[in-house]
Amino acid sequence: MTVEDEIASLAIIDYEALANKDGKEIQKLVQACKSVGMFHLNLGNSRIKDVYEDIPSLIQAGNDFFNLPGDCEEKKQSIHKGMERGYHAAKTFEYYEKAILITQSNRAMQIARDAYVQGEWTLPASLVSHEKRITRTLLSLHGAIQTILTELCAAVNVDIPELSDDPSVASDTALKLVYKPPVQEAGAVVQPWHTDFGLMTLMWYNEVSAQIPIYDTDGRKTERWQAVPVVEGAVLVNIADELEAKSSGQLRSTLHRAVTPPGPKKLRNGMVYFLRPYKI
Ligand SMILES: O=C(O)CCC(=O)C(=O)O
Ligand SMILES: [Fe+2]
Repeated sequence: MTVEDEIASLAIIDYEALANKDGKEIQKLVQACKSVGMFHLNLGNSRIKDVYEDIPSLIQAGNDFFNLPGDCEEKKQSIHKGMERGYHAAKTFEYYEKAILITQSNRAMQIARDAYVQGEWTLPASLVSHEKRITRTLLSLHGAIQTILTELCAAVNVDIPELSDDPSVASDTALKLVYKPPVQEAGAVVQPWHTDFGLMTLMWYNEVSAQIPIYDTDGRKTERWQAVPVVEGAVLVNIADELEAKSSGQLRSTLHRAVTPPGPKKLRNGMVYFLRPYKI
């Protein structure tokens, strides 16, 4: 597995400027969404900058949960059969260490936004003391994604009645905590290339953890990949399939894949907020 050396050059959109309806910033956003469909959203000094303090604590609490034994009650109770929401441990590969068979997996925990904000989602014990943080993070990320979408859709004349994503109407909107044990070399693909369903996705990574294709000068995708850099104080945002469709292809649903971070083998963590007003 080779580590891709190229680094994507993505636009950095300032959230506060966008919230203040700054025309230049809106144009920058439109340009980013029409071309690659992915950009950084700078939250530093914005009205929701606290998420940058909350997220690492939530990641830590998530890791405490993920590190519990696979068959413990807390994990068992967090499995929601037949749904992407809840706890998942996908078996990815097995290897022997000192003659003992070790099974490694991607682990993820998705909190269903609708049920959570309506007080109908039971958090695992490891996360209960973080309830306020989770609520704050959910609301902040939701507010950010709404602001982006409102400005973007107005600028490209796309009307989406379900944009507000009313939590009392069934949706697939969710907050996901991502955990991957430190067993694969840097740059290993842990989720193959795909586009996201829904309207838009917002991601937080502390290290390079995603790649997008390199595009040629005509904007066509090549077979080569480039790393999506981490920008301090910013989250990563990408357009998803429903928004591409609703915009008649004006906005690009970004092809991307998830990879292990650079350097020596290490834990892979992330947080993802999926805005998915349409239940599938
Ligand atoms: O970071 C990850 O593990 C996957 C993020 C992603 O692209 C997705 O869940 O759609
Ligand atoms: Fe994705």
